[in-house]
Amino acid sequence: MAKKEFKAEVDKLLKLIIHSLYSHNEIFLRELISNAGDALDKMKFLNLTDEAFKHEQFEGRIDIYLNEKEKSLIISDNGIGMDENDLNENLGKIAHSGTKLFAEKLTGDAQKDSNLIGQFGVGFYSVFMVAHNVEVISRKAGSDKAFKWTSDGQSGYTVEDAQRDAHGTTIICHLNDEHVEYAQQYRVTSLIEKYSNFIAFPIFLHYEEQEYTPEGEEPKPATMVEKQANSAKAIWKRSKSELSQEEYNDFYQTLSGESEEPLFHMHTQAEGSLEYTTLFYIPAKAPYDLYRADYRPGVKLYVKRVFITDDDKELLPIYLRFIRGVIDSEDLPLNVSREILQQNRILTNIKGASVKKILTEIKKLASDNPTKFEQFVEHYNRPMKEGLYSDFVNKADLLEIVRFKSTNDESAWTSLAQYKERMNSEQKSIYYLCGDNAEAVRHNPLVQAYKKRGFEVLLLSDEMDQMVMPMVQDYQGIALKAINKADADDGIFDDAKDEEAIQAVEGVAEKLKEALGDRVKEVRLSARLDDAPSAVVSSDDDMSLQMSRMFQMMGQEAPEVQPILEINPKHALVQSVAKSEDKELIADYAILLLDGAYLAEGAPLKEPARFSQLMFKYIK
Ligand SMILES: Nc1ncnc2c1ncn2[C@@H]1O[C@H](COP(=O)(O)OP(=O)(O)OP(=O)(O)O)[C@@H](O)[C@H]1O
Repeated sequence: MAKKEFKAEVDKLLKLIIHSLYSHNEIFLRELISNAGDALDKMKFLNLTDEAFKHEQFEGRIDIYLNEKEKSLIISDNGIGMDENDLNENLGKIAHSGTKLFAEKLTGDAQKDSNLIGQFGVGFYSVFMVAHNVEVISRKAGSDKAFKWTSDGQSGYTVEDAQRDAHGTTIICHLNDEHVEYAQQYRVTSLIEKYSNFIAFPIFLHYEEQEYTPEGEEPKPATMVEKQANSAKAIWKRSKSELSQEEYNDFYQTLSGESEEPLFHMHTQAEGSLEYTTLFYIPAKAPYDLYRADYRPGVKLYVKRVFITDDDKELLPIYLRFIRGVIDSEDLPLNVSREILQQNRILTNIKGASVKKILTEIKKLASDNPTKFEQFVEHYNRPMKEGLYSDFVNKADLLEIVRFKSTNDESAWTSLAQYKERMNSEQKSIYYLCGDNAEAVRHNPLVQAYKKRGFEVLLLSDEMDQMVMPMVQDYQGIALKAINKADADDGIFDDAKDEEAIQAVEGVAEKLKEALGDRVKEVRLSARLDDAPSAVVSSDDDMSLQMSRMFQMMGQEAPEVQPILEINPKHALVQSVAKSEDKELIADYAILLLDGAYLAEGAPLKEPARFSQLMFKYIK
């Protein structure tokens, strides 16, 4: 029998798992039971939907046999099983992601890191933390052949023919001397309670029990006992009133593999025209893969308690991809094909109602529990903004949930409702400015000018804001305006118009436009620049300057936006240009005014050397 090498990465991964999670090695049992549960889910599905398997009276179960003397733990399921090819594919190489990413995510805290192995689909290998040899005997449903996979977790593995009476998988773990505790009944029972209580199939423990014999009497022979160790009930089907917070949290941990408690849960049992149950959780922290294209979806779909899929990214809208939980429908057909799920009207309705429910509950959290809501904002404000971009149906709710930094209190978050409360009576619009970084936005001359006049400005420095904010347009009928767009003046600065100063610089705009040529669309006098000599803004129908830069940075085609240069007639630099007929001086000052305005925004300059040369020339 030829011995096969593990695929290169498995070898490294095994070492990593064994070393990094060693102090938390008990999780191996959670992983093995969860795999058995998955295999039973698949079998149950076949049994209910596939003609070839319908004849079987299927009762899914997991059996765990403990033998302290032999130092062994055997876990057996009557699930879908594996054939020779499956054994090679599934246990010979890594299922989903690579070792490198896994290694990068390790924090050094075994408890926390143990969450990772489930997320990375490498759970099976954790068995080698406690066993020096593992045999997997499996027979795939529909086949009459069984195979045995054997490995010491170090030097590769073998696969050979074997015997098994029916479909399913048996995993024999030969425990290391220091891990005999995993062959002890009380230890294994408490682990099942901790990690696997909500597996929807019964788990039976088999162990030897020695009856107590009073002193002096002949000890009775030990007997084998079989005992169910879990509740095996779909928790979401139980009534809300009979469930404790602890049970909800425990189920979350089983479902997500997280050891931390969730931020909160939402349990809905809908009856009437559409019958379904949903149990959703918001994790306390954003999942590590929230911003990865290959993120793992967190919601499982069941039909009448039969597991259908956990790999459908569209059970909820993509922006809610951090939600963990279960959707169980009474109305969907069991054999609903995974491909047509998306077009299914029943599922579309459940999805629509679920989104509404989730957003309503998040809004409620804001008023009922500000501390938790703040935690929510820290982790999920960004996905909520994605929602503003993609989910128009729920725009009103999302606008109540997203939070912003603002000039009112730069260290706190504000809602649009709070902003609206603070608006003064003459204020016509809600003002905001997007920029490349928080510092630059805060110090932008336009922001300073609005702030000085008592108008609050939302300060937005997330790349995404540039895309999202123009889509918002209004909040409860009040327009949202970017202050670096030409129309955001709103007449606020009319009283600052100094006719005398304007007359004194007559012709200056034309002179500067001539000097700058195509670099600007227009040069115009502005009353909204207090101390700054100039600012760049874009016209209302143009893409914002930052957005155009962002597209260029992402290597995408974006029209070169010509800015409007606003200049301050009361500023000495502008007045000097007005007075001068010296072409060279006008050309130099024009560049200083334009590039200086870009710099104040935190934007990169096209010719930084030229700017710095001019700056030193005039300082001198
Ligand atoms: N008891 C079992 N019955 C049938 N197949 C199994 C069993 N245990 C493991 N497998 C197969 O081996 C694969 C690898 O298991 P492993 O625990 O390493 O990762 P995973 O289950 O895919 O991911 P995760 O641990 O996150 O659920 C599984 O996906 C499954 O196909």
